[in-house]
Amino acid sequence: MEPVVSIRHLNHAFGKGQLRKPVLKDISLDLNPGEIVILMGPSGSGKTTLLTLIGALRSQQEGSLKFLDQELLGAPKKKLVKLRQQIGFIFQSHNLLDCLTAQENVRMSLKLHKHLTLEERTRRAIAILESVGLGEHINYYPANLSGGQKQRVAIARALVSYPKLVLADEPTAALDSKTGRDAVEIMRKLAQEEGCTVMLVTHDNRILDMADRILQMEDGQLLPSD
Ligand SMILES: Nc1ncnc2c1ncn2[C@@H]1O[C@H](COP(=O)(O)OP(=O)(O)OP(=O)(O)O)[C@@H](O)[C@H]1O
Repeated sequence: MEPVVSIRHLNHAFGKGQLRKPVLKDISLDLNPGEIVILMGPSGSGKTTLLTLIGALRSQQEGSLKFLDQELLGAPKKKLVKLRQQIGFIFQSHNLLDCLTAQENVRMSLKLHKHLTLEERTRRAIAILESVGLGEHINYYPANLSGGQKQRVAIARALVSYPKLVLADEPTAALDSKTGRDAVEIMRKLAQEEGCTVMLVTHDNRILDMADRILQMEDGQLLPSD
């Protein structure tokens, strides 16, 4: 099977001239369909930078990065926007809109899918909120949900459009142990059902056993995995 993400000799640096600081050094990596990959490593080792490059959220400088067999390096903005729409993002702070209910927050991420009617978008938003255990809370505003519930809304929002790839940066950092594991379990279940690949950056040792593969990053390099 073709990898969902294929990276070869990726380098990235911040700053210019004497202040130039290499942050990613010669990264090569494949992410396969349906796998859950955890990326770990010390603070400042480059994990978030790698995640944002894979998500086409920052421009790539050197090396090859393919998403669904399409090269991101030098790709026009329009193409990057299109590719980005096929990726679900989950961040530490859930980034829900406070003025929208759970259902509206989830439904909003389907707005780009112009072929879906409002009824269809609503039906899918409700179905996925039910599958993350929030069927009773679809009309709640974020202010009236717990941290774990908000993160589950964020997971539902990332997965409702059936993305091929979900990128999550510290999704359990603000959650207690059980709620954090529950959130990852939901991600894993939905990912398996939809055959989507999940890459998760975390410092959270409590969820390591839930990954198919663990990658270690140190000083901008991926350590060889055993
Ligand atoms: N926009 C930026 N401009 C300059 N330097 C940056 C920028 N973003 C990140 N860096 C630097 O790049 C390095 C890697 O940062 P990155 O956020 O990728 O690390 P990380 O492994 O995700 O860290 P953490 O676990 O603390 O989130 C750090 O030294 C950071 O200071």
